[in-house]
Amino acid sequence: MNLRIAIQKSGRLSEDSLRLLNDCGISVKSAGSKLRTQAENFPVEVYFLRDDDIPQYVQDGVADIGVVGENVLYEKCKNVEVVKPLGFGKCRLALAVPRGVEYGSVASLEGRRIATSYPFLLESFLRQHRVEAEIHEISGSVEIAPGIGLADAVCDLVSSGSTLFMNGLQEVETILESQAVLVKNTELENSKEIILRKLLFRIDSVQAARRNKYILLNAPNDALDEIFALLPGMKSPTVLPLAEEGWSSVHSVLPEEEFWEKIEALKYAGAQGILVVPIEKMIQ
Ligand SMILES: Nc1ncnc2c1ncn2[C@@H]1O[C@H](COP(=O)(O)OP(=O)(O)OP(=O)(O)O)[C@@H](O)[C@H]1O
Ligand SMILES: O=P(O)(O)OC[C@H]1O[C@H](OP(=O)(O)OP(=O)(O)O)[C@H](O)[C@@H]1O
Ligand SMILES: [Mg+2]
Repeated sequence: MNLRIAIQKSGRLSEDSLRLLNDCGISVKSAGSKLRTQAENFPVEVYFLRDDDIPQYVQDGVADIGVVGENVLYEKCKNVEVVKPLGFGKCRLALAVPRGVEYGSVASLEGRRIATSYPFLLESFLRQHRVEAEIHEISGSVEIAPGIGLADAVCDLVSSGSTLFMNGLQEVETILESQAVLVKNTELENSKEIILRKLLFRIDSVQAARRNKYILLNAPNDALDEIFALLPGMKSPTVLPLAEEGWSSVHSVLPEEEFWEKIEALKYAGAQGILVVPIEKMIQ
């Protein structure tokens, strides 16, 4: 029995989806022209698909689980269960107008033409703001639309903002913040639930490892209390005596987001020779 997982064949989510599976110890090679592949060492079969089709396939049970952006998931309105945010493919669905156009509020879009690949999400947003506009659905290169006279505004995905900038547009409203999520069919059979639980356990340990760093440092013994307070670690720090009298080596785990702030405080407390090492897996 295999768990069938759908991931994007080639695009913004492909590399991170494959890396996640590989970091979970599931050996899968990238798609190539083979659109279905069996993992070598885990009961998973991977389907490589267009991202737009993934919600439908998971809803219908053609695939059991899938990796897809929230933007596509909520646009398609399919009945699937979101299991877990995956922390990659981060972007936002935003409205943009040509630079130089004065924009007061959503109301200024009344009666305007808006180009988008996300007609459902755009319409819901406009309805919520009681604005009526003409929605032009196009499937890609949306940012070109105002420049060629096809629309007055666009509603598309933004991450760095460079595509908007290069096309003379300015972002004016955020409609949805999005990232890749793991979704599942709502009626998975028991044997597949068991495989999914194993996969989720691995994903949790990979995500925890990515969020944390292993830190080693040397410190004079009279600074240890202050250093322990800064580095509580998973249970408590490991302390080993150095060959030099009055000094210890302290090992601990530090969340990535606290890293720079804590490093400064550790140095101030007397820590020296600080090493920071990536963690491969972390089980709490
Ligand atoms: N600039 C970006 N930065 C980060 N994530 C993005 C960005 N653009 C898109 N994404 C996320 O990646 C997903 C896939 O984007 P991509 O551009 O590869 O889609 P696509 O062209 O529709 O691909 P497909 O051929 O599979 O239909 C998007 O639905 C979104 O969730
Ligand atoms: O804000 P930015 O960092 O510039 O990213 C935004 C662009 O990225 C996505 O397109 P992508 O490059 O994936 O091409 P596609 O639309 O052809 O899939 C999206 O549709 C935007 O055009
Ligand atoms: Mg697509």
